Amino acid sequence: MSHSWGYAPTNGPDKWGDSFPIANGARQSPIDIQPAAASYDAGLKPLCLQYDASTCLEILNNGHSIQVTFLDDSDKSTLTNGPISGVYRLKQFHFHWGGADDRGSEHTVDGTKYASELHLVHWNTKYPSFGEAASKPDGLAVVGVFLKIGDANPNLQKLLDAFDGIKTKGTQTSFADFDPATLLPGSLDYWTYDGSLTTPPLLESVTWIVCKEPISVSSDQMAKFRSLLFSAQGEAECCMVDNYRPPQPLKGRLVRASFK
Ligand SMILES: N/C(=N\S(N)(=O)=O)N1CCCC1
Ligand SMILES: [Zn+2]
Repeated sequence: MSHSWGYAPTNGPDKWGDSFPIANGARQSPIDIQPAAASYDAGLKPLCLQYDASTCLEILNNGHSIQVTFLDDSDKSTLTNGPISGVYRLKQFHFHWGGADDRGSEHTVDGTKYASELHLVHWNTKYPSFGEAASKPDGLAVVGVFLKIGDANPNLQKLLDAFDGIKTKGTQTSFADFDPATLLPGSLDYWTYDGSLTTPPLLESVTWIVCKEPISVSSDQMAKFRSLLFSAQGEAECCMVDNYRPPQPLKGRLVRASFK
């Protein structure tokens, strides 16, 4: 793929394997989660997500999604326990969403698509950096949270209000004092499996932790996500929608559940 990857017919998920052959690898993400086929594991610990709002740095439009980036030079914002061992630091969170309310999540549950999916990306501090960790089979842990159409979510509003300043690819603004824990559901019951980044370079380094309980988002709030652009200033406008990879083959992997 000579041009950069994206989500259009010419450079989207069906084309990624041309430049990133791991796209057809043994542990690709996302997947369709089938709760009846998941195995309850009593040994799985509860998730421990401890975030410090003061580590929040900026919000940016990277041309694929909107991303909130965190200072990760200390253990102030971490993921511990759950299916992982050791300490994983929060690097960033971002979203995937659809062009309409009937689609947008990357993981699905018995084929059900949600309107959006939040990804909180953490890296294993046994490695010296995010970049190093991203190339290791136990390097990353991503917590996925589904966004289900319903009541407006007040905890999303500060994010949405920042979108006017990052409409186009490559724009960013400072974004301080945001606690990502406000975006977590009430229950932290989860499914977990070994997978990959869901965008190029599709590295098979992610322990996926997908929360069973969604958070709410209103249709109007989703419309705000869809007002963002894939395109840069001065380019033909291309709405940032359908920035999700569809489910990939399970290839014999076990999905474990932290709950009965
Ligand atoms: N694809 C990704 N995260 S995701 N969608 O798998 O959570 N990333 C690419 C670079 C940093 C995170
Ligand atoms: Zn993602």
